[in-house]
Amino acid sequence: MDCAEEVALLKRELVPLLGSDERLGFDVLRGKLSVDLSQTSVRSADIMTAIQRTGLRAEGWNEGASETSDRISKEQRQRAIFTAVSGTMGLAGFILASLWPTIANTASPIAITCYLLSILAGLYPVLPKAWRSAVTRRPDMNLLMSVAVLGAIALGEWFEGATVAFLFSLSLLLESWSIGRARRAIATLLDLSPPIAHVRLASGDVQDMRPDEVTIGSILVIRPGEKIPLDGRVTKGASDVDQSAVTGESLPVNKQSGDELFAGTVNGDGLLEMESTTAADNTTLARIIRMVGDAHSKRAPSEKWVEKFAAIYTPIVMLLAILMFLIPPLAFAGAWSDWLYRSLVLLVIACPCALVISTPVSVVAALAAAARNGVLIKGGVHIETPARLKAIAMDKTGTLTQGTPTIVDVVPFPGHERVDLLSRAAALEINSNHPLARAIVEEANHGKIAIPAVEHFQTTQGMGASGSIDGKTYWLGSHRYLVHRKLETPEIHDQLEAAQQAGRTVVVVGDETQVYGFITLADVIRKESRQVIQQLHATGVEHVVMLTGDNAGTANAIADQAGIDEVHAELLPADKVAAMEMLVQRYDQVAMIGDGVNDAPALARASLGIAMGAAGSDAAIETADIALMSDDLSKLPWLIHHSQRTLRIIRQNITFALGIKILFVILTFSGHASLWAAIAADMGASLLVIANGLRLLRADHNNC
Ligand SMILES: Nc1ncnc2c1ncn2[C@@H]1O[C@H](COP(=O)(O)OP(=O)(O)OP(=O)(O)O)[C@@H](O)[C@H]1O
Ligand SMILES: [Zn+2]
Repeated sequence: MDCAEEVALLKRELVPLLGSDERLGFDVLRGKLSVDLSQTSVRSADIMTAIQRTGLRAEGWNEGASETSDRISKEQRQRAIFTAVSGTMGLAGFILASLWPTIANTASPIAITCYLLSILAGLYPVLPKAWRSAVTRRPDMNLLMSVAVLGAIALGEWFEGATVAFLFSLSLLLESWSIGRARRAIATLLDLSPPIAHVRLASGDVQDMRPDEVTIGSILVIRPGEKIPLDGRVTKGASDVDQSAVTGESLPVNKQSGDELFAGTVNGDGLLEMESTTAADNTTLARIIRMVGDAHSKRAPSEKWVEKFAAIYTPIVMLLAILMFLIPPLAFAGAWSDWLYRSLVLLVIACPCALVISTPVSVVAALAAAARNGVLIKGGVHIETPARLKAIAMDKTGTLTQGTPTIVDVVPFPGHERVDLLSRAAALEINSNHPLARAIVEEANHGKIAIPAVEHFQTTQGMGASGSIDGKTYWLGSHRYLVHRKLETPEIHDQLEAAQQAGRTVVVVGDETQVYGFITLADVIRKESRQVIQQLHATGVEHVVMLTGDNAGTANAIADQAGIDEVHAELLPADKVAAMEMLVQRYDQVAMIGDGVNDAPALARASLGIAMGAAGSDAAIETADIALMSDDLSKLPWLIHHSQRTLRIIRQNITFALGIKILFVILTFSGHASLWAAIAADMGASLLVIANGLRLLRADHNNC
């Protein structure tokens, strides 16, 4: 399956079977059809028979098989030979006919034989499909072209018939060639061929293996300059690793013992040893490639539009062709041959090829270029949304800020000791994975403060945590959590308020009856945040909104530094969802960007959920519509530019392809169009539109 016509053909058979085309995914570039049979009574054998009815043949998909491309190139060679024969024979016929000019239209038998051979060679791969399309009364491009050629023969226009057959064959060849080129370009963009894994055996020897033979937990040696074969963790050595293949980061990242490594990234000058943590087909890179491959089957809105349009356009133009053939001769005594010719030209114009091929090529190129840049777009559906965003909501901690808060001050209330405060806080926080927790535990460790064991540890989302030490309950959390615990006094309130106004995050610590004091922390804004928000405004995003669980004072301080338009602070996770719903109501197209860990519900509620720093986090990749693999906020304006550019190119292509058609309809009515010009224009349009779409592959960082 390598053209839009075949997609339409398959759909006609399969959609009635499945009830909806949502269950079908077409990947024209790889000749892959995926069918979702879940919760249906349809069996895969039924699908196979239905496919056979179309005249195509299906085989089970085998990921990474080279046979598909072998077969495609074999078919291409065959097609090339037939096209060449068609061309030479047509030319021979033309020369012969020119040598016997006396017999003008009814050329010599030898010339006619040449033309006939040219026509047969040109239509050879097409005729069976055309026949099937005629029998099932579902006209397609093959039938249109065959009728046009037969019509030309009937008119005695042998030369035109041969030219149409040849050009049609040539255009199919060029189309499959340029799609092949697109396929290869995208493959090289994503294919980071599996390297060799040097496995350290128990004996200490090193053995070379293919990555898919390596068991999880093996120790691998990675020499300087080599590609890392599997995901894993550094166990020995240190080195700078070029992670651009996975995260799109241009600068190498320093890796030390315990750090995460990704398959497909390239080791710098150090020798590393790592422990593998995934199987070869489940590495982050393998999943990215799989997702980009499948992403295309979730079609973009403009693709759906084009398909719908083509489904109406073709029958209408065909009807027009029939009317043009019948009405002028019958009603106005026009010459039959004249109007037959014109109606044949219309038939050629009815072919929607350039129009239908343009969008998928652009979308796939855009998805591949984004993946190469560390932006994983999980469906053609999501490629157009960034360009339409009216507002973007952002999480504060870890998105706008670096997400590694540090302790500013530890404030014990009178009658309490700093040491007690910190030891209890650290005892609780050692069980928590909140960014604040890490800082507090570190501070206790730093002061060599003993950390007692905690039982019954429990977190209260967006507020704090509690647990018991030696049978006594302790808690810590936000100002709001203190109020919730009903232990606030006016003096405490004023102190906390002052710290919050100064832009600090506060964590209050206490037990059932009293408050021990509080810890203030500060998180640093990312250095790129301010510029990114300016760029977002420049791309047309009118409102940048902060949604945070932190207090209003800190939220406003960060918002001021970053240039945020609107702040919603002290939100519980459920409040974030509600705020998101309100924003979607108000601005229609709203994205939410977060780390995907505690804001997954809000991400899911946004028009577009974007997860940041997703390379290490499976959860983030799964929940988001778009995952920024690196921790780099500046990918966000890049994404919007990329989406706008994709949309622009798709629109250019549609306008151009339609423009050519309209031009030719006008030329035909006025009697100025010829068959061969119509088909040559269609072919040229297809090629231009594909080439234009492939421009999206060259989408690097600076190319906004
Ligand atoms: N484990 C914890 N330790 C200490 N304080 C906590 C903890 N969990 C929540 N809090 C308190 O609750 C507040 C809100 O927490 P939440 O996790 O909702 O937001 P955040 O992650 O700090 O910010 P953002 O919503 O921008 O990511 C924190 O500022 C903190 O004061
Ligand atoms: Zn208060």
